[in-house]
Amino acid sequence: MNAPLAPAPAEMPADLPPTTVVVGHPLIQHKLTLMRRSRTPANEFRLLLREISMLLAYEVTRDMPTELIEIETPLTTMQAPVLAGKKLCLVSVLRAGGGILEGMLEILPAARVGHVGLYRDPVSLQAVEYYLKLPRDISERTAIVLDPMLATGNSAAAAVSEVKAAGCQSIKFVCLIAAPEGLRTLHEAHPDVTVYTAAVDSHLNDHGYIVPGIGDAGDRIFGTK
Ligand SMILES: O=P(O)(O)OC[C@H]1O[C@H](OP(=O)(O)OP(=O)(O)O)[C@H](O)[C@@H]1O
Ligand SMILES: O=c1cc[nH]c(=O)[nH]1
Ligand SMILES: [Mg+2]
Repeated sequence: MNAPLAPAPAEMPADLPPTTVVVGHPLIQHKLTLMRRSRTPANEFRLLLREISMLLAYEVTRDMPTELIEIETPLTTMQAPVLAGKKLCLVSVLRAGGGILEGMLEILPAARVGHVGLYRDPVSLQAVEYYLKLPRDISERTAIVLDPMLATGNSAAAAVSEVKAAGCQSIKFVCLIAAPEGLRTLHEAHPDVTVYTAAVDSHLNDHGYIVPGIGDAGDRIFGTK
């Protein structure tokens, strides 16, 4: 019998939407623990996020189709696999999505990139959009929407809605930490979107922050607090 990649944290809620993929790889879990520490400085935080993003890229692309082409090695010809099917578009939710985008682009250098600028109103916790730029051919691509934090889920749902409004029908969402509330909200709004996350934390506090979480992802990446 195969052992699980990493033990599930004891407090992981059992009733997660079926579209949730928790990437429990020990390397990711170790690096995430370093990121959570409040004394980890911005430069280390950014580097760890970049490294985890590369590992998440591996998981989110696991089902990408391949086809065989004929190539010549120095010894002979052979049928060898290459990526086939829809090309990718990475969609970064500003600001903090940029931290994941960097690592993903290392693994997926040919991907197109879109940006959705959103901030969360601190009182209503609703997402407020201030920027949108998506590739023209996004309807022909699989979009991977990137944001480290899925808290209430309002920002993720709004970003996915914009990608859908641009005609894209194949969408995945990648984050670092999700709250159960956010997973449920995103699933209700967009049941067709699979969420890849390194962790599902306990709950949201009264200000909509994920507990135990990592704090404000944008501020920790850019050192703005
Ligand atoms: O699930 P939600 O409740 O919508 O919260 C998550 C959002 O909050 C953070 O962004 P923030 O609004 O802090 O903007 P920033 O990236 O510019 O700091 C985070 O990067 C998400 O976009
Ligand atoms: O915990 C949280 C919630 C929303 N946004 C963040 O950056 N962190
Ligand atoms: Mg922020």
